[in-house]
Amino acid sequence: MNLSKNNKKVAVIERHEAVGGGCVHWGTIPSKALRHSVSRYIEYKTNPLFNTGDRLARLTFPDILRHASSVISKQSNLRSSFYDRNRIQMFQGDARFIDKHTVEVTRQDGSTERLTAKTIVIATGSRPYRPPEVDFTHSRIYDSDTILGLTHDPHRVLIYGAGVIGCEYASIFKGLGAKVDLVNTRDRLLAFMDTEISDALSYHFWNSGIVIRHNEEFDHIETRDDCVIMHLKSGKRVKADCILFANGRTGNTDKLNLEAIGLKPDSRGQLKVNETYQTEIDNVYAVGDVIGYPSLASAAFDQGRIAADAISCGNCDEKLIIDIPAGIYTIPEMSSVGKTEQQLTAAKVPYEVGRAQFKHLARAQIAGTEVGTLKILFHTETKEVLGVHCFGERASEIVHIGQAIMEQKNGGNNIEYFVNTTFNYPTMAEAYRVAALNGLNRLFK
Ligand SMILES: Cc1cc2nc3c(=O)[nH]c(=O)nc-3n(C[C@H](O)[C@H](O)[C@H](O)COP(=O)(O)OP(=O)(O)OC[C@H]3O[C@@H](n4cnc5c(N)ncnc54)[C@H](O)[C@@H]3O)c2cc1C
Ligand SMILES: NC(=O)c1ccc[n+]([C@@H]2O[C@H](COP(=O)([O-])OP(=O)(O)OC[C@H]3O[C@@H](n4cnc5c(N)ncnc54)[C@H](O)[C@@H]3O)[C@@H](O)[C@H]2O)c1
Repeated sequence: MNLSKNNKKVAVIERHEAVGGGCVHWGTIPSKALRHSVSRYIEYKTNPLFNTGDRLARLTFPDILRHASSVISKQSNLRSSFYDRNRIQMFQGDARFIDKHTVEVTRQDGSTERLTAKTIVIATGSRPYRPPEVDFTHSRIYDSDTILGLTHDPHRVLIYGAGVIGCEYASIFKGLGAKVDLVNTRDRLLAFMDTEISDALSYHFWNSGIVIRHNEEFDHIETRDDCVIMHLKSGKRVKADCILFANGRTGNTDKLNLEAIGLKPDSRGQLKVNETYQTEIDNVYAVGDVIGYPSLASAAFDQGRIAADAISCGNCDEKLIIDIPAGIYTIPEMSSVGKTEQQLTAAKVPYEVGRAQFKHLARAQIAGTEVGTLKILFHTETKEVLGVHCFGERASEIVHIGQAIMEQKNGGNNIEYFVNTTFNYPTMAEAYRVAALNGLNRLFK
């Protein structure tokens, strides 16, 4: 879109008929739509206003998938209409390089067409990593793409991999009432988050009955007619109706014939780029999941825009922000931006903590979203906000208020802003005033 707005002639090649990529069809959008339905279902079941003691209709995974499908098609159609309006030509088929200016598109019927361009951007995304020894054609074994084709209502789900995808799906299945085993290959959940926040998630998972097994690795899988059993290297066996593998992703570079242009991806199929997303080949750029970290739709939008500026103008002053926020749509939700307490402690930065508990906020009491906390980390001398960490409903929205202040230059980033301003009342945003006062009160006079 940015290239087209800069008067460049643009063609997009997409393997699938509908545009939107993994983000719209198999990743961000479906998982968030599923999560939204489940959290409303939980609210409905627990709110005494609706739960009158009568038996409530049970919601199943196929039920909530139907709602997600309608959001997926709305998103995809919207994107198609943007392309049409901006005269961006779509070519449906599989793309592969012939040389550094030529790409061959193979259509579904096997026919081919060659397109040439001055500049080519690789935005082929990623796919779930599939351990080679696991049979993903088995009807009880899924990854995060194929789980969207689940037609039955499993009672017991085993999730292998407790990264972001594993934790989000653990919340979804638990919310629907399934028994969930979450097998983690690492020693704690989401170690990149502030420890207090990831501990809060562990506690809530434990409290809701999710069984987390840390430091485990699978040895092999045994399939039976009525179940599937994962044998772990520790000797444990875990039985389930189905297994969801969520242990990382691989960049979609293997089908691009990159040898033809002399580009070599790393062992995870990812490409190396510079600050403007140019690869080692000067007219070939790469953005999104195919370049690895942070592997987020949020960052991919900006990377695409920055690359397009660099292509149009020959350079680009705009850079991707360093503090990319994390929004993790577990139940409860979590979000953070900036440094964690662990990072500040390791770097010996003098900081203080300001906290607000959601249970003390009028808005949270009204909405029945009392589980949660907002934590602001700030420099004890300059009062600069260094990190914002939030746990609880709407955390991924709330964190952006703190982010806006953190981004201010020339002394504008100061925790006192939250004390010196007036917040709408009652709001969740008010948590910033409560947390700021709490933190400032801890400073020695
Ligand atoms: C379950 C899940 C939940 C997620 N949740 C979030 C979230 O909440 N927030 C967030 O920010 N991110 C989230 N992500 C990550 C996000 O979806 C990705 O970062 C984002 O989709 C990356 O965009 P992309 O354009 O690089 O790739 P994609 O969205 O994967 O798009 C790549 C496109 O390229 C096409 N393609 C590939 N190879 C070829 C070829 N050879 N020829 C033609 N076409 C080709 C594919 O068909 C696809 O349409 C989630 C991911 C998953 C899997
Ligand atoms: N709310 C969100 O922002 C959100 C939600 C879901 C997914 N995502 C994105 O999707 C990505 C994937 O999430 P995930 O939970 O599957 O994985 P993850 O990146 O958390 O990794 C899970 C485990 O798999 C391993 N692994 C990763 N890639 C591998 C590979 N190619 N080969 C072998 N092992 C590998 C990792 O080392 C880790 O132990 C995340 O990086 C995240 O950016 C974001």
